[in-house]
Parts: sequence; C-alpha cells; structure tokens
Amino acid sequence: MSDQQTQLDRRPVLGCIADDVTGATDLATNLTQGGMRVVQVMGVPAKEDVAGLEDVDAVVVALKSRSIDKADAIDQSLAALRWLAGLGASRFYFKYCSTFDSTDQGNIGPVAEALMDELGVKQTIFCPAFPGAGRTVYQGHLFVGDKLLSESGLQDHPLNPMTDSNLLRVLGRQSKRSVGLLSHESIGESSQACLEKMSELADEGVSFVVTDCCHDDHLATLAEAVAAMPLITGGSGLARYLPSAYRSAGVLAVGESKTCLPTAKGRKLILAGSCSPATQGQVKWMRGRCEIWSVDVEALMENPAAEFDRVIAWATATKPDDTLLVTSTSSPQQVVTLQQQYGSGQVANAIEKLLACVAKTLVSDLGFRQLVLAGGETSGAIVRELGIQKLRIGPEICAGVPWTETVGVEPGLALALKSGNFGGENFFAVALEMLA
Ligand SMILES: Nc1ncnc2c1ncn2[C@@H]1O[C@H](COP(=O)(O)OP(=O)(O)O)[C@@H](O)[C@H]1O
Ligand SMILES: O=C(O)[C@@H](O)C(=O)COP(=O)(O)O
Repeated sequence: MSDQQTQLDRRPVLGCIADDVTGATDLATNLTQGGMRVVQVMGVPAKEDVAGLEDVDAVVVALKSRSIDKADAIDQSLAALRWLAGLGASRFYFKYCSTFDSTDQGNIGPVAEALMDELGVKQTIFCPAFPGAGRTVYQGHLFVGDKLLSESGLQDHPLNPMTDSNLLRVLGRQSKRSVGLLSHESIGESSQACLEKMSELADEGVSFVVTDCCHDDHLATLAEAVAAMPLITGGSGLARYLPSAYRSAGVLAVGESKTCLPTAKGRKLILAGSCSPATQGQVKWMRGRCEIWSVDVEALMENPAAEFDRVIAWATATKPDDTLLVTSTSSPQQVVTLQQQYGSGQVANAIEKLLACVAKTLVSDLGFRQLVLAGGETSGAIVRELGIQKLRIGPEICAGVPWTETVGVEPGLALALKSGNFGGENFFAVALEMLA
C-alpha cells in the first residue's frame, strides 16, 4: 500500500486525467450525476497532498495539455496517472474534447499510447460522443448536432482546427497503432457483442478502437462493455453511465452524490477567450445586458501592459452591482488576420495572459467572487493565475457545465468553467441567475 493510500479511508475507483480544465469539470459533473463522489484537482498535486480526497469515488486531474508539445503532454499525463495510481485507483479515464480537439502531431493518440504502455494495456477505446451536448459518432465520423465536425465551426478553431471528421483517419495520423471501429451495429446489439467485436479487433492487432455512438442507450451499453477495462478514453458522455456499470460489476458501492450551489458572494465577472460559435453567440446575447469590454487584440499585441491598464481602469469605474464581461472573442476571419500578423501561439498566449491577470486583479482588488469563464485554454490560464488547486463540483448549469466552488483558498470563489462550444445563447445569464 502506498503512503497516499494509508491516509485515505477508501481508494477511489476511478482516476481521471483531463487534457483541459473545462473538460475536467465536464467529466466531473457527468460522473457526479451518475452518483459518484468526485473531487477535481488542478495539475498533479504533491504526493502527500491527499487533503479533501477522503471518501471519494473518483478524482479528476485537470491538466492544460491539449495544445502543448506532445512530449510535455505525455510527461504530464504519466505524472497524473502515477499520482492517481498512488491513491489506489485501478481504472483510469483519459478525457479529451468531445470534438476531438487535436492536430496531426497529437496529443490524443500519443498520450493514449503512453498511458497504455505504462499500464501494460493492449487495447483501449476512443469515445468522444456526448449526445446530450449534440456530439455523436456514426461509422467513425464525428457530428456536432446535424453537422460533420469539419463543417461545425470547429474547422476554424484558433489552436486545433478540426478539418477531418473521420476519427479513424485522425488517429491514424497521430499514431502508428492500428485503428479499428466498434460500429453502432455491435453497440446496438449488446455489451456482449461489443466485447466480442473488440476481441476480434484485438486478434487483428487493433489497439485503438473508435466507438460509434448515436444516442445515450449506446453509451449505457458501451459503459457496461468497458467496465472492466483499466484504461478508457473519451469525452465526458460515457462517464454519465460508468458509475452504474461499475455498480453492476461490483466495484462501486451503491451511493448518491449530493451537490449544492457555491456559497461565495460578491461581484459577478464573465471572461470569454473562446472564439467558438457558441461563445460568440453568448457574448452577443449579453450586449446591452451587462458592461462589456472587448479586448483590442492589436493594441494588446503592441503594448500588453497598456491594454491591461485600460481594462482595469474601465472595471474600476463600473458600479458595484454591475456584472462585467471581458472578451476577446472574434470571428474566424479576424482570428486568421491576427494570427497571420502576430503568430497564432503569440496571440493565444497574450490573450490568455491578459484575461488571467485581469481576473486576478478584479478578484483581489475589486471583490469579484462569482466568475464564469468561457474556453478551455482560457479557463486553464485563469485558474492557474488565481492559484486554485481543488474544486468541489456543484449543480449543472447546462449539459457538461457545473457550478463549482474553490476548496482551501481565500477568498472562496464560485466558478463556472464553460467549454467554448457548450451552452445556449443565454448561458451566462442563466448561470449567474442560479446564484442570485
Ligand atoms: N481574437 C482572437 N484571436 C486569436 N486567438 C484568440 C482570440 N481570442 C482568443 N484567442 C485564443 O484562442 C484560444 C481559444 O481556446 P479556448 O479558450 O480553449 O476556447 P475553446 O473552448 O473554444 O476551445 C485561446 O488560446 C485564446 O487565447
Ligand atoms: O468534451 C468537451 O467538449 C468539453 O469537455 C471540452 O473538452 C471542452 O474544451 P474547450 O472547448 O476547449 O473548452
């Protein structure tokens, strides 16, 4: 038994590694709804840091490894795996985006491969589907609502444009492993049929299995089929059905998880760095409904300190009960122009840094305590700047986005970390009204 385990009453059943922070809360809320007690930690904690992890069923480690160099993503993911294994977890979940955000270099395939090697696992599944949020997979092709991934707006993502909807091809470019399909026919039949098909694929040397999934019943069947696998990979949809599958398999006690809204009181702040179509619509919807600062990205690139000073001066001049929204969201054409002018990494970093520094100053100097953040990379940068280490998961605002509350830091904050492409057009207002 490891030192970590001796300090815990029970071992978590499931250890999760999420490649971004909004993805982590998405996963955590789905596991919670399935009845697991879940804690989310930011980055890989120190070995001895097990506070707050007593009596949990699942622990989610939130990394910021989606758009970094693949060697670094592998190192961080392996460190997370080892820390979770040290807690006693025996099953692991690698969570990435339901829109499979990645490039030909990775990081989904290479990280999955490294985790498989570390665990001595020969086969794993790739299940990004999340029908509740409109993500389905048919014959290995990913759809967002009624559109193929490559026509859904994700083809214009600033960091990982998704221009191919065929996940077998996408993974085939990221790894030398053989990739196969578990089709909706097997999944529609039964979990036993899935196991037989996966075993056939294994005999053919297929170690990466992309799973079709058209609706929630498919996820439930798939969850049963994979309940014994040491490593599974996917979006968060499958997570909703895993707790029940684990209970049926006898590895998770019957229990319920209760969630409650965060109690932090204070000013309300929305920070949106996502350029996804959903966030663009949500920002537009807020016009006239709160005070908005649109970042002048060109001015920021020329003189970051001056743009920061302007945002803070504007925020300081607002009334104490105003809700503030600071956004850099731009149309695909504007993003391309800015990237050509300054470089995509440079623009992304400068905006993330600005929003993170604005968040820090508004929290520490102006009493903002209820924060809604839009965008995975954006949220990762802000949460890091705020020094947040653990989150308690609260009630869901929309599919995949819960309210959360910081644990163990002063001042306590209510945080909603929204995936760029999640939520209806009134998401920001709905989220904040829940706390009113
Ligand atoms: N106007 C812009 N031009 C170029 N890049 C931008 C702009 N606004 C934001 N970005 C960058 O785009 C990235 C958006 O990623 P992210 O925050 O993960 O959103 P999403 O959840 O939509 O993927 C961030 O790195 C952000 O800094
Ligand atoms: O699976 C999903 O779609 C989300 O959980 C997710 O990963 C969000 O990523 P961002 O769109 O970058 O916020």
